[in-house]
Amino acid sequence: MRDSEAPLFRKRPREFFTCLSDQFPHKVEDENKIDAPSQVSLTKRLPLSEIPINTISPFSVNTSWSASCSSYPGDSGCNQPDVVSDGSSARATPILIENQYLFNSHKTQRKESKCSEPADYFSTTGLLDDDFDESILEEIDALCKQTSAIKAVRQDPNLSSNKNQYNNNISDDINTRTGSSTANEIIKTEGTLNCGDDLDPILEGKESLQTRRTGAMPKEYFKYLQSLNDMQREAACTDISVPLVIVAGPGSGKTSTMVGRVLMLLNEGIAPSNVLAMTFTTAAASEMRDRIGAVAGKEIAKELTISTFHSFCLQLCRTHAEKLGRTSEFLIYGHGQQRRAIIEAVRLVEKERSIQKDSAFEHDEISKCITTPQHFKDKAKKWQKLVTQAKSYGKTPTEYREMGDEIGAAILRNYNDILKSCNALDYHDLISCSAKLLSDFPEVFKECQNSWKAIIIDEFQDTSTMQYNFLRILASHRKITIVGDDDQSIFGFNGADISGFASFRNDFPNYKEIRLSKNYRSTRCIVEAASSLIQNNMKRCKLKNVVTDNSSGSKITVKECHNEEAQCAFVVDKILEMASNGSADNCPYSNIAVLFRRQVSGRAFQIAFRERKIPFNIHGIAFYRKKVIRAIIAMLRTTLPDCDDDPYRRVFKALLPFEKEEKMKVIGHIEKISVIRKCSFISAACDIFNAKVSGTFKRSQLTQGRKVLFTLEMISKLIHRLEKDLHLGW
Ligand SMILES: Nc1ncnc2c1ncn2[C@@H]1O[C@H](COP(=O)(O)OP(=O)(O)OP(=O)(O)O)[C@@H](O)[C@H]1O
Repeated sequence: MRDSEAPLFRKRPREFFTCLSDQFPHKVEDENKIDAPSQVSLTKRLPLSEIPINTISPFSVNTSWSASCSSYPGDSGCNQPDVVSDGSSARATPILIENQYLFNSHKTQRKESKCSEPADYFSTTGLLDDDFDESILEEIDALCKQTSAIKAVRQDPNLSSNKNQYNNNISDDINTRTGSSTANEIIKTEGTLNCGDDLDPILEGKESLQTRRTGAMPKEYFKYLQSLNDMQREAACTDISVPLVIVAGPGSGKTSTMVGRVLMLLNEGIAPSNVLAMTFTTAAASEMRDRIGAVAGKEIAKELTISTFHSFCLQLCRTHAEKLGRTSEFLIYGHGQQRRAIIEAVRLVEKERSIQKDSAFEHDEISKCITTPQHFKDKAKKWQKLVTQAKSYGKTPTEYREMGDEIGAAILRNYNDILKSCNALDYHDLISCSAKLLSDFPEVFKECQNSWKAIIIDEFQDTSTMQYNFLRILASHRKITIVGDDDQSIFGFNGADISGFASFRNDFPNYKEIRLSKNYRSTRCIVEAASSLIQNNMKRCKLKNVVTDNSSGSKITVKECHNEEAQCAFVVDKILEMASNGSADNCPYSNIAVLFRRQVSGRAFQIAFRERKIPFNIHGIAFYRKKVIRAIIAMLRTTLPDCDDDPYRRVFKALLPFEKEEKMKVIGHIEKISVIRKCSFISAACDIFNAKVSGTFKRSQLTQGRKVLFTLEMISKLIHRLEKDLHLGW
């Protein structure tokens, strides 16, 4: 993959709103026709971090803004700061309140070329850098020599007792060590004797396997592996050629084990740029990189590819976009754009059906309906689920037709065609198209096999069927480690399928399974309560007991409250009691976390904390869901190159000072004009409010519409000025 010259664009050409293309061109192209990419760039491939996501803003004066500004959160799924400090916080170590898992599996990460720490993003070195330092080649040579030595040792007939090491796939805590744990035993038994510089080179004249395998191991790696418990170490040290399943209970040192596994892989001679680790969140990716960096050094950690599924697949799709009938600058459709594409798909199906009807009366009735946007919106709601499900399971229109669902098949086909004609993919497409690239294009498959010599998958329980299909092909060399826990599956709503474990066991029959069941994180009370609760889940893959050596800790209190206010008051009182100087707990605010299920509850806590002067941070994405924040973000998004209709629509919705009904009427009219004129939302708005289109707007509506346009223009100019200043170094 490193050698391929697939083009990636950093920026699209500057355009003005008058030449913006249609959001949904009405001409739907032939399903089977693969479009030739509109342009082929000879520019050097750029890291994912520098690749823009969507289309140009009419107000955008300078397209380089997106590459130089900080990423912003929002519908396009950009990086979000983990913690948002509340302005009222008086202390530096506030309480955290959280209602969301920090994840970004559905959102493509926008990464900054200048502002981010390298650890923040998908290291694309392995994929993209064509030239590298000669010294790395020397390092690789050294590592290769080491690997050959290891191989020679493995072929040593004296070690034949280890031959049947993988016959018994599952080893649990009381299992005897298999041959693969040789390194494990060495590390465990030799203690501080054999590590790096301290290694005795003579060892009574016997150059044992142990010495040869660990002799070259850097001291830090050795120390790290020693710090793991037996099962963790066994997992880390299992031979790379064995597909490995690590079933890791909560707080059982899963991340620590994965870090150990990567260190062992590096020690076995696999170059960091050939290691691929997939995590579910960018936070998890950066934690893993940091932890590896702390032992192996930041430079090595930077070279590893640690990425979310979507980031990785986005990169693969962009690199080979032309094979998918897209250009490398294809758009990624988020929820809103997906919904609008479905509405359009429904409209097209209805149109086709209405043409087929011959009754004049019926035709009139249908025509009337067809002209009502609300009609399609309502209809589209029904079909949205079908499309999302079809996409998450990788189902095709043909499959729906075969199941007898003609309309579903037609809508799905139209939806796919619309995305294709708009040069777009949705988030599910990123995965399915990546799988297609691997299965249909042998050269891509080969590139990937050469690039990713060892694959580690975190949170495997949350992989969807599509993701698993992709992995299965990607890991055809069988050098794969999956880590997960079916008890912790939380992405069922998004197609996560815990049967992936069963599929893995089936598809990789010589797998080895190791269970990590010792919890280091929680008190015994919590571990036991959680275990007894989860035992009620009849769908668990295999029963397992989580144990801990930790102390019992305080008992869990279950408090039933009549309503949310009472609940909030109870929690606030409890926090004040725990944090007070005289209390037995004397617990600092920063050690207290409040988890809540619904955003509204979060709001109640925020108000109560402010009133009672309890410092707090909001952890999670709820902050970015606030209307006002979304409006501000939308405004900023309009200044980005290639901004699509969504942010403009949101800005009008936020800024027009009318009642909801009037506001929707104005926005609806702009949308209608944009459809009729086949132009973007903002072009239509400009035409309407600059009185180029005669319409039914009242004077006040025209005035307010103009004000919104003026605001957008001001923001665009401000950003442009700021950017210019930055370029000039002021
Ligand atoms: N062998 C060990 N000995 C002592 N402490 C350990 C060991 N392994 C892990 N820990 C500690 O347990 C805690 C949890 O470890 P880690 O973050 O690796 O677990 P995890 O399984 O990834 O957690 P989770 O998935 O629940 O977030 C950490 O504080 C870590 O230092």
